[in-house]
Amino acid sequence: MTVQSVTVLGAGSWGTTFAKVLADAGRDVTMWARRPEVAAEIREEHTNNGYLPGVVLPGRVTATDDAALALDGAQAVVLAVPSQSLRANLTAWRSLLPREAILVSLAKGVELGTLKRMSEVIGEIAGVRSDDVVVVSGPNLAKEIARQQPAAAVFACADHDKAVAVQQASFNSYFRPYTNTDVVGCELGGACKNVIALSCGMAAGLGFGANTMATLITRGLAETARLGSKLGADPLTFAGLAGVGDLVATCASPLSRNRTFGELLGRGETVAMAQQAVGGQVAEGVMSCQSIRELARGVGVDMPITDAMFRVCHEGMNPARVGAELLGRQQKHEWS
Ligand SMILES: NC(=O)C1=CN([C@@H]2O[C@H](COP(=O)(O)OP(=O)(O)OC[C@H]3O[C@@H](n4cnc5c(N)ncnc54)[C@H](O)[C@@H]3O)[C@@H](O)[C@H]2O)C=CC1
Ligand SMILES: O=C(CO)COP(=O)(O)O
Repeated sequence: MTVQSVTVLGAGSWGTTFAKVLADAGRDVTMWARRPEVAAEIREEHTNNGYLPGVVLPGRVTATDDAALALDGAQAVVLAVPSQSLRANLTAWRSLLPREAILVSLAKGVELGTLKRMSEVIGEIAGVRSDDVVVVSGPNLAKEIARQQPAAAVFACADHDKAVAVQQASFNSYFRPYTNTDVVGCELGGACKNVIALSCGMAAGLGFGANTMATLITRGLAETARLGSKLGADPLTFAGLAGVGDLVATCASPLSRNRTFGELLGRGETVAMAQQAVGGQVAEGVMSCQSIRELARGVGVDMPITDAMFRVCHEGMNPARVGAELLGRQQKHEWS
């Protein structure tokens, strides 16, 4: 299975960066951008300055705002829109998807209401098996990769040949993809770390240091792994790139929108102010703290940090008070 012609649906930070990764691996890439002026800028100037200022895109990347044109002849289709808009977007694109195309998911979130992972949403709308979708996850801050800083990722799919086909299509001198078959674990790792990054940002905004960060990262990983294990993930996945790898990168980096969002809340800004400050870009954790909390409650898994982020983001609770409550919970064994 060789993939030469790829369509990327979504021209934000990660969609544009992933298009560059593919083109730098020798693939022909057509992007779909929601706004015609963004498509024209990519096509004519080879830039997308609204998302990736100063980055020049390879000549192999072109763009259109016409989804039918973008999808014509695609051997792989990369879905690069935010989690909560994936269902609506994919519903509009469903009839245009080439029959044999491999579907690839970049989004890191859990859908509100249905509590589905992104591959489950894609499976339902596109009429394919959800674990046949290739899920991309890992420590992949778009702005670093767009500058060709070395990074690795996980490409998870039950169909190993499909994962390998996309792996080969995106392997280049600065981007090293690994395959995995644990779709559930890779998706949950990616969705949960956004919520934990919010909490780390919030702690930084409150003036706390490395011990607090390390505690949130480690206990965040513990609650993620608890949920994953309950839902059938391989616990080893959380020790890998899609688990601790992504968690550390996102919780530590000022480039993370989720961490930045949390830091603003920690400094006393409102959710609306923080939303404006991340420039309209998606901080998935703000919505995913709600869906992940419901998912966990449904299967009887305790996720105290996620619960705390829900109370701050959706119930207007004061970050300092939530922090104090987290610390003051009933004492317990580390692994209970
Ligand atoms: N930016 C990053 O470093 C990384 C992002 N991701 C994930 O990739 C997914 C996409 O993220 P980004 O490209 O960074 O997001 P972004 O906010 O930078 O761009 C989103 C893109 O989707 C388009 N879009 C289409 N329909 C939309 C709608 N209804 N609402 C909002 N936007 C809509 C926007 O026009 C925009 O081009 C997210 O799930 C994110 O968690 C994963 C790894 C790295
Ligand atoms: O998923 C990411 C890094 O792997 C990007 O994180 P943010 O959405 O917080 O910027």
